[in-house]
Amino acid sequence: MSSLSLSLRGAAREAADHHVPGLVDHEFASRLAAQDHTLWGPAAEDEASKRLGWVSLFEGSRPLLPRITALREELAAEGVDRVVLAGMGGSSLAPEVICATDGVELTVLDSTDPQQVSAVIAEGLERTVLVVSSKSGSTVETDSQRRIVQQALTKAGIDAQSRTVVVTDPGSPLAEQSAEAGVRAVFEADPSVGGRYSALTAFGLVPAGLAGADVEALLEEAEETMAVLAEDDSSNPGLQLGSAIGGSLSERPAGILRNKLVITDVGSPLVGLGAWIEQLIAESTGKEGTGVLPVIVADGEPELHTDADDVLIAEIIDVDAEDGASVDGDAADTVVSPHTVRTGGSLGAQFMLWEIATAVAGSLLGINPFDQPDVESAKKAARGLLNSPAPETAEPVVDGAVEIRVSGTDKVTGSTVSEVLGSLLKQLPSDGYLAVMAYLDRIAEAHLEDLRPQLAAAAGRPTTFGWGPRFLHSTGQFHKGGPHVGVFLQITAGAAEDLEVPERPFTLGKLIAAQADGDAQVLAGHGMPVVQLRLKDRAAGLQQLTDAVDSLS
Ligand SMILES: O=P(O)(O)OC[C@H]1O[C@](O)(CO)[C@@H](O)[C@@H]1O
Repeated sequence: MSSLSLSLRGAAREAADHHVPGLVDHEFASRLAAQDHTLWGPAAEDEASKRLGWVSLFEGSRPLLPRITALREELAAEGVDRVVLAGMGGSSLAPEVICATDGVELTVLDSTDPQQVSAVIAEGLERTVLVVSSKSGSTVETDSQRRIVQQALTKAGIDAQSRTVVVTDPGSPLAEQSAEAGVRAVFEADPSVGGRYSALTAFGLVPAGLAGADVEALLEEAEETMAVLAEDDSSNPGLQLGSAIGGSLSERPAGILRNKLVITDVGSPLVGLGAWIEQLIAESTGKEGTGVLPVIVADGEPELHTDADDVLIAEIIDVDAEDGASVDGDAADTVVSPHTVRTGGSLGAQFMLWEIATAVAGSLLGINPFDQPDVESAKKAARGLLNSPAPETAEPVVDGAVEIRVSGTDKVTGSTVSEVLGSLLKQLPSDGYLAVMAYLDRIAEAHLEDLRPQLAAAAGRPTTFGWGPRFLHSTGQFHKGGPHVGVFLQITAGAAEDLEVPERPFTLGKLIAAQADGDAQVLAGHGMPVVQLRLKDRAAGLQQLTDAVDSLS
């Protein structure tokens, strides 16, 4: 069977010991496997009754495999072997991890940054197939990406529809539009599975399979693991992990809210799994003023050395490199934090483990883990700003190539980037976090992520880094729906060349600016401090930001 290891220590072990017996008595695992939609209370019943297909989708997903293989071979015979995936959040994170782990090329277009999108259409169109993935079929980023790539294909003299493959729910606007346009193939997804639980449905399997990943093996690993996760037994790793994550937040004698889950996957062969877990946990739990904030860090960074009361560490390990790691063991002493969960195993096993654990955590937190009510508020604000751009209310502070705007507080002051950053960090509550949100090019400007550990060290608090608008479909839910203890740093920029979105009344540059401003508006409306650094010149502005962060230490 596929390997799966889990070990817990400190508060994680305590929480599991406290909660697992009750979950076993309650037959939580077998009821979840039987798709019992009453497990999260009456308020969640309606949504849960439509969203539990992921616990047993293996039979439903297998028939997709020959179709995917046949299409891949057909495309390869035409010289088409580059897969560009347009899709946000649950519609792109899983295939990204699957392909990165398998070492196959997949170009994920989950951005509205004109510079990043331009780079994707600047080359390789003759060998490109576009996969458009959207469950709702109405996500503005995905629709804009589709229009732009299709137009680029057409301009290159290629029949765009014959190079478009669609994954969507039956009856969605995208399904209708695709049928009319006559795209190469439409894969109807299983509507009983929500976006972030859809790794092993058409959303994960079609793009990854077309790119050449071994998706059959994933289904096998997941099915074998699910047999273990369905057992009403105290050693069930899904119950244990879910209790460790959600259990430290519920009433316990210690009374400590451990609501930051610091994830480190350095050394794990499951490349990028942290980003997939981040969306699953943040969007599923961050609501009604509660939830768990995932914080992805690299090995050896500040948060790993914390003894802060509100932090739990999750280590994703390489089981083959570990001796003696086992389900229900105690984590060995190589970890730096006293409160740790450590897990490893095949990717299919990890997908199932974290999905089950999230469902368990949701139940312990008393929330509905299948909706994302606060994502809509930022979408609505962005739509409003696109339709009628708001006049700037106050003149920004200008420091060199950077315009500085502050909202949500009158306590953040300063006339330089460095002063304003220092002042922002002073607003951090003792249980707070800093969220860095860069609406930039996550490929060409990836080095910006290096500022995260420096900012975390200066803040002395957990610090997340998200690329906009990608994070809006992940930690964005927690920022607004979870406890309002965040302080926010937005980094935005114009692009040297903007991109028209065909047949839409906005450019990509206007869209990404509206997304950043809309999110800032909602966060500030919740009374949380937001600093926006608008880079008038990308290179000069980024250098200035780097210098300002250096000056904080
Ligand atoms: O697949 P869709 O409907 O385009 O949605 C993409 C993402 O947007 C959200 O619906 C909201 O952020 C996510 O849950 C989802 O994964």
